[in-house]
Amino acid sequence: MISLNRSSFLSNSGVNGSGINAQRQTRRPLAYVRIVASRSNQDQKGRATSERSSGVLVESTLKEMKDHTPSTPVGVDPDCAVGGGVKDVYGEDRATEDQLVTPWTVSVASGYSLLRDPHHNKGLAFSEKERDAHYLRGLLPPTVVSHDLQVKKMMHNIRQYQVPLQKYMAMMDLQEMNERLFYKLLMENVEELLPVVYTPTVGEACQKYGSIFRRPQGLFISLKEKGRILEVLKNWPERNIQVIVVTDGERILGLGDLGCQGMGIPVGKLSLYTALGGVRPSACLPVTIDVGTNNEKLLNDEFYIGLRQRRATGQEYAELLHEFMTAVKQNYGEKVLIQFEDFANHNAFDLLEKYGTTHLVFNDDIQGTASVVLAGLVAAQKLVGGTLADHRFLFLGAGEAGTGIAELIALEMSKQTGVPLEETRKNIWLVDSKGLIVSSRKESLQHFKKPWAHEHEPVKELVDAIKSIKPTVLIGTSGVGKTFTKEVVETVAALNKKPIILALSNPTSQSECTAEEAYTWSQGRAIFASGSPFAPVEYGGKVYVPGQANNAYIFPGLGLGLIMSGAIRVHDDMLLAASEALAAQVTQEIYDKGLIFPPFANIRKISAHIAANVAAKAYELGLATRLPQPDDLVKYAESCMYSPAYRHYR
Ligand SMILES: NC(=O)C1=CN([C@@H]2O[C@H](COP(=O)(O)OP(=O)(O)OC[C@H]3O[C@@H](n4cnc5c(N)ncnc54)[C@H](OP(=O)(O)O)[C@@H]3O)[C@@H](O)[C@H]2O)C=CC1
Ligand SMILES: CC(=O)C(=O)O
Ligand SMILES: [Mg+2]
Repeated sequence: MISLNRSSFLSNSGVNGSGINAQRQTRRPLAYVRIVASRSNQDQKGRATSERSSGVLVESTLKEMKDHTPSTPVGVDPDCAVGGGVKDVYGEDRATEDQLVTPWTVSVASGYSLLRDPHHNKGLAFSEKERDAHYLRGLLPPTVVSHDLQVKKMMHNIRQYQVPLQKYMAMMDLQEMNERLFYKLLMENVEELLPVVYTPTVGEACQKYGSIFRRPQGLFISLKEKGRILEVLKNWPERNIQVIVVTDGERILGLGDLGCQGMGIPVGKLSLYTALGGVRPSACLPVTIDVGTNNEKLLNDEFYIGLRQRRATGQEYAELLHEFMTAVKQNYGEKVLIQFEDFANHNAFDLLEKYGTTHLVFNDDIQGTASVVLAGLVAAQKLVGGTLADHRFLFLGAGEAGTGIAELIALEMSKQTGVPLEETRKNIWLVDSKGLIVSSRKESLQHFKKPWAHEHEPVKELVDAIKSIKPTVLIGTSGVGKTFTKEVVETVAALNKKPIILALSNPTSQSECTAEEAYTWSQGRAIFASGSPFAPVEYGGKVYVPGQANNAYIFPGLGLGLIMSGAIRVHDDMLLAASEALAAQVTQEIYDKGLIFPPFANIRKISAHIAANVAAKAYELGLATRLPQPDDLVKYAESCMYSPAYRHYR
């Protein structure tokens, strides 16, 4: 057992005595913490038990401990960097009184337990020396292989599966078996594996989550836990959490209410925080709030894993959410980032407004999506000429994504031109399930739609709205597949030499149209991107490569920028800064392919630039607490990023 036991180490060693005062004195460079080895198992709470032998040290961990300066904050993943409730990764005090009196231990098992510990397991990559030192002899076949060969083998295995859900399950199994191999695989094959761990396959995984559930990958907080959420948070094995992605499962992609089974979404989003944004895995916490589901199919499904009741609403819902938000701040401090994900719009806007002034929060569906789409539209100007202000925008879908994007476009146009926001909004039109949003509907509209109720006669059908508004940009955020019909696409294409068509709804089944439809019906003239990926399309002897307009471009870098600057609030200008950084990554070579987004293969570099821009904005706005500001924020962001390279144990 390699064990790192902060409280008992101090008392055992007799260095500082015991009790709260002694533990307060543990606020010192982590390099002083002794790591001891043991063959023993852990007790039920994961604390080291008996039979300690000395001298086993994680070499790179020790180095990281020595290098434990603000220049390596976010991605470093030494066992000790989780801080024991004493230090955060920046070496700052994060401990609450409660944490200080609660002894706990971080342990790295050896022997059979080591092979079953996903954070430290290296499988066949354990060296001969490691096998001797850590009681692994006989537990592994004799071959020692490299990390690279493991990646090659896993990719080979995953490619054998024909069914996407099988690939998803293989990836989840790998994450549970060998975390560093999972991330290396994902990072080195991001374009191939993104559709497996993220949209579209994650949608199917959520629909079947009850059947495929194997091990906890995040925290389930249900109405049963009301009054005890702080206690529940403490059950999570990691202490130094920096990002939480939370859903209540009511609007999972375009698939609707999946209740507790929405857990696949926070899990997937957070694996992208690590793979795409370099936030270390142990700092990420997926949470699903279970207040029931209105999905009759799930309520009647014997394999459903959530509360079997209809959704709590009103005060009961608000109280549970408030308890959660309060407990998070109490347990992890005010700099933990909370990303709201896939809430239904009747809660999403209110939660964002309520907690936006007290917590470090953003709503990915409203704000992350807005930032990525704005970047694509800014980049598209290189292909179509002109500026944003030259365009008329029409959305199908006026919910979180639609109105979120609309507002950020209007804001950017207002900044670019100096025209007041109320005026720039007039270039943007939205259609919801009842037709075009117009002033005569204003009284009955939800609050987030009201700014878009312009003067116009009522129009029911999208195609009629297109004929009347004459948009240059058509954006689908309806969550309903096949709504960009042949007639719709042809009508937009007839109005524009290069129509910009974005079918953002996820997963693939809900996409407003396919890439093939967009290119074919526009005779190859559309500048097209979709929320879920489509394969290249051949049309008229030419190959068209569709782009993917997904908030996955933004949230990992945005989150990294917020964390590395110690930001305490998210500001709209940070979304604009993220957008600007993403658009700047679109090179001439990418434009030459007709694309408006850079390839995901470059995402770590893109995320570093987004993070740097976001952090710079946080400093400029006085919202950053990590001082002094680093000179080169891009380099700093890169230096913060988690690497999945194996560590050496001796
Ligand atoms: N690519 C990306 O990065 C992202 C994609 N999305 C996708 O966007 C979609 C919508 O998400 P979100 O905005 O959060 O959902 P919301 O539920 O907030 O909004 C959906 C909107 O679509 C409207 N709508 C539904 N059916 C129709 C229809 N047949 N015709 C016209 N309008 C219709 C609704 O109308 P009404 O208001 O009248 O009910 C509502 O305004 C989802 O599929 C989601 O996966 C979301 C975030 C990011
Ligand atoms: C991508 C995303 O966040 C969604 O479809 O909800
Ligand atoms: Mg979402």
